[in-house]
Amino acid sequence: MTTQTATEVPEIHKGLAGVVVDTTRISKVNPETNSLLYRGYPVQELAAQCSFEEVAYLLWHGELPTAAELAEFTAHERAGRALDPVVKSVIDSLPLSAHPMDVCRTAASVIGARHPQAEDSSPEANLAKSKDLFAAFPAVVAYDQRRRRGQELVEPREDLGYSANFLYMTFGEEAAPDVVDAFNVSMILYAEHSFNASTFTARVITSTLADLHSAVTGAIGALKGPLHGGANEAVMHTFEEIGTEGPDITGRAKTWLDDALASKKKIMGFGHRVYKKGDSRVPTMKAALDKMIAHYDRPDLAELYTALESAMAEKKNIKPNLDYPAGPTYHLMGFDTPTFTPLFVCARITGWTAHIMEQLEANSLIRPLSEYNGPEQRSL
Ligand SMILES: CC(=O)SCCNC(=O)CCNC(=O)[C@H](O)C(C)(C)COP(=O)(O)OP(=O)(O)OC[C@H]1O[C@@H](n2cnc3c(N)ncnc32)[C@H](O)[C@@H]1OP(=O)(O)O
Ligand SMILES: O=C([O-])CC(=O)C(=O)O
Repeated sequence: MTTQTATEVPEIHKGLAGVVVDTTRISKVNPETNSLLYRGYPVQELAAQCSFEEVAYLLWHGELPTAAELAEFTAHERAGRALDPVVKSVIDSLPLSAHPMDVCRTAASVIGARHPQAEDSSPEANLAKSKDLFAAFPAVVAYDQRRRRGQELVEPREDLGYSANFLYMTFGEEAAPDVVDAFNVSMILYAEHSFNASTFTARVITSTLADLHSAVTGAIGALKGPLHGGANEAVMHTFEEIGTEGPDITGRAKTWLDDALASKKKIMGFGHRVYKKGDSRVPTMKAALDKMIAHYDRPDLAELYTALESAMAEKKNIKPNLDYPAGPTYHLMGFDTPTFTPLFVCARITGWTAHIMEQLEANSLIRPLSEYNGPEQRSL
């Protein structure tokens, strides 16, 4: 250990950029090869071949489930889907002006306080809490969108898989199979991404030995911001500002971008702290978006997507991140724009809780140092 003299200023790692703070076995983000592995499996392969339920199981257990394990897990998930009446009444008490992410944050906290093992942080209790949250959260998000539209709660259907049931509870009718597939792909791609800001938040909270729901509640707060999960919602606002009606979508996208860059705005859905040559998940999500564009016959949206992406490449050489194709995909499916980040919550509950359990396996309080640069000691 080196000792620091009074005049030496330590190297500051603003935003912890480039700092490796711990190890993880859950996922590997490799910007060099532009790849993402969940427990060793390429995310593209998981998205093509697995259900979100299987991927959730993989993230928690480290291995994909056998048929019997999957049957047991999905039976548990299907049995835990109904909205707890107490959670429903808390949601109903919140104003419609509250952002849906505030509703998620509140719901996670209430669900935690009501969990029968609330104060038990054993590995078994935390796994049970993770699976319960995974099962319960779609009803929170689906019901919140419905109540904003003046619609009644739709009870879950036990004969449908996670994604099909999520869409059913939101829209009150069964979604077409290709819409269910695209939604499933989005959940898998959003599930996990190493030490991103919300996961790190969950690990910081866990490191104090606070309970799992406290960590998830904090993570939801971190995800809300537009520099992180809130960007999928912000992308849609950009699309709405540019608009897809009328001629010369490409020209309007360029003009919009020039104005936004001239006023030093960050363009939502572009750039990434780790990937500098493009986000490994974008091609898979873009393929899902293309299927939705074909399904809903919206070539205008495809034109706008490409126009802004090309203009951004030309002006800044910055590539889209996952939020860029995910936003318009959710829009086409019929979700209201403020519901997009709550969908990310439902997916990321898996990654957050896997990290919470990993943190506890070899815990050390997370408490970095700061370099004081305020006034020198003085007297009153
Ligand atoms: C699922 C996710 O959470 S993915 C991230 C979602 N967030 C967004 O889409 C928000 C928009 N993007 C951004 O704000 C940033 O790219 C971040 C926050 C994601 C990453 O930021 P950082 O790693 O800190 O990138 P950094 O700030 O070093 O960027 C380097 C340069 O590119 C510019 N830049 C990066 N992203 C953008 C952007 N989206 N729009 C405009 N300029 C950008 C920066 O202004 C900076 O320029 P400068 O060197 O002239 O100052
Ligand atoms: O890794 C990050 O910083 C943000 C991100 O893409 C994610 O959380 O999915």
